[in-house]
Amino acid sequence: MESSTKSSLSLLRRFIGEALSHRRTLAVVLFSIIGSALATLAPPYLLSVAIDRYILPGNYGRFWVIALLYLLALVAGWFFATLQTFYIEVFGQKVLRDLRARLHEKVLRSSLDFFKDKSTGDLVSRIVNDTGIVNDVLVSGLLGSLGSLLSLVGIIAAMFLLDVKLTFVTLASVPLMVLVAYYFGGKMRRAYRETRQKIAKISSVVEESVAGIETIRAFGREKAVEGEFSKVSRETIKAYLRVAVYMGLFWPLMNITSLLSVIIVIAYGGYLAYQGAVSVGVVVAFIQYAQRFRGPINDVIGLYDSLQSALAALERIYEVLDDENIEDYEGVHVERLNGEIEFEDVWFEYERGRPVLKGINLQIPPASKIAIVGRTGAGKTTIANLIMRFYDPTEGRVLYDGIDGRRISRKSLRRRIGYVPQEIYLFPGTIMENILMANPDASEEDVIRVCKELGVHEFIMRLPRGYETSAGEAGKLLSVGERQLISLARALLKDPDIVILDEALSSVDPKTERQVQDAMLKLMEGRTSIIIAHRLGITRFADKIVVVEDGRIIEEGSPEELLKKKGHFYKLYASQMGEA
Ligand SMILES: Nc1ncnc2c1ncn2[C@@H]1O[C@H](COP(=O)(O)OP(=O)(O)OP(=O)(O)O)[C@@H](O)[C@H]1O
Repeated sequence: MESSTKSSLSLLRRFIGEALSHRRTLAVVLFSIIGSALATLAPPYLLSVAIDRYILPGNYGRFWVIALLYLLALVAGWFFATLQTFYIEVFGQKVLRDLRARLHEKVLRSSLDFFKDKSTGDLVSRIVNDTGIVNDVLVSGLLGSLGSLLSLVGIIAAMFLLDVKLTFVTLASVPLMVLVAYYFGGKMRRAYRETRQKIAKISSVVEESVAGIETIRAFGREKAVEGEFSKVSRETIKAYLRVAVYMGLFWPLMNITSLLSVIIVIAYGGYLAYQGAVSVGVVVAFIQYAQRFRGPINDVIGLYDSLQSALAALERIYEVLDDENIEDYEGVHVERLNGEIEFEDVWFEYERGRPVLKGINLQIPPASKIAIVGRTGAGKTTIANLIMRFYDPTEGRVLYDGIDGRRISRKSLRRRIGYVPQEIYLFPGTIMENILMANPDASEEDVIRVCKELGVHEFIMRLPRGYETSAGEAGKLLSVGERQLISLARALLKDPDIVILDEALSSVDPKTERQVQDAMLKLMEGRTSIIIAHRLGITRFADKIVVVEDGRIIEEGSPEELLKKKGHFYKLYASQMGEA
């Protein structure tokens, strides 16, 4: 417990340290907070002076000075409050922007290990929601409470200066106020937090309904999903009503306790005034000060209440920021590669103690075509991942033209490799932009040339707006095969030295299949090519086939050799042909 308090404190200290980089904005915030606290102190005091010196003695000669000062205090209060609200937001948004930018950059720069145990939703929530909570509580809340504390201290100090005895009596109701703010306010805030969770739940049900619409229809799950939705809806209503109940209880109770202190002041202060121990003006000032407690007390306790959730959010944020699985871009810059690749006793594990590749030795000469085959989960994609340097070997080396991959900068290496992954991702934007992104130096003419070369041009031209069709729209229009053709065009635009084709599992119609195959062969021409072959038909174009099983190479040779040998490859081939 103690150590967790300590680590919370150090998290908070670190956060504040980082936020202090916006010193100038913070200075404006502090200035406005102090001004605002002072401005709220003045009116009750001025009122007491007005009553004692001018109103009661019936001396209105210089009354206007007090009236003017009162007005000035009100205007100053308004000015500082506005300044405070605005600059707290400015400061908060700057802190928020920094945090989000750092988190986003971190995600882009992280090695793939980083993503293993984090879902998309989890990361999005950390970058969007957790930073929001931190801003609400640790920036707006903390600074707001600082202002409240200042006001409280100021009010108490002013009261002490006016009358010590009356101050103690007035403060008698403060514990009650704290109790109400803590107990009922706490219930209200918890209920409010619950409404937010319920709203998030509603949006996730809607999201899942849209994303899984086909599956829902196919399995006739409409009623069940509807049922779940109305259940969550009911829970949301309940949560909101609970908030309404607690709000309805809390604020009037707070007002009553506040009035209680006013009554005490009137009774006791009145008695003192009657005895001539204090002036009427001072009693009036106390009445006004007594009413100013409840807001600040509620603010400070509210902050204390939400601190725990904000610290938890902060912890989740720093967990991402401190993750050390970063891709470094150090190393030798390569302009071109001959395309020779060698695996030298490569072992690899995603999770410690569970090797996925177990001593791979593989020679891939420049411009040769290698097909990697094997059962699902054998480790084929992992081999491609290592060539791309998404990961580095746990043991052993991958050499490019005889240079250890670890010594080559990832960026320059990847620039020389055309990678066609199994899952093709099209970014928001047009088809043209999606292909162009492969090569920042290429022009639109290059894209068209490449597409013509691969035989993709005709089908793109058949889309509603040709190359300008948006990818989102195209996502719905394009078949798997067509998406693959776009991905092939993307790879060719890079004019790579090495090509990796993780050929998609899904079957496409024979005509598209032939088109895809032709495009693949075109892309592979004259380039070192690694084909992860899920369908074995393509292997006949390979110079060498490598059969992988359980992380080891169990057979390799030319297609003819392996078929003649009737070994592992032959069995795989026969079983696939049998299926077909
Ligand atoms: N990111 C990862 N984290 C942990 N284990 C992984 C990860 N990716 C793959 N694996 C595991 O490594 C093994 C090899 O996976 P790999 O994707 O290389 O197989 P594959 O031969 O390409 O299979 P498929 O034909 O299904 O694509 C599998 O057991 C898989 O569960």
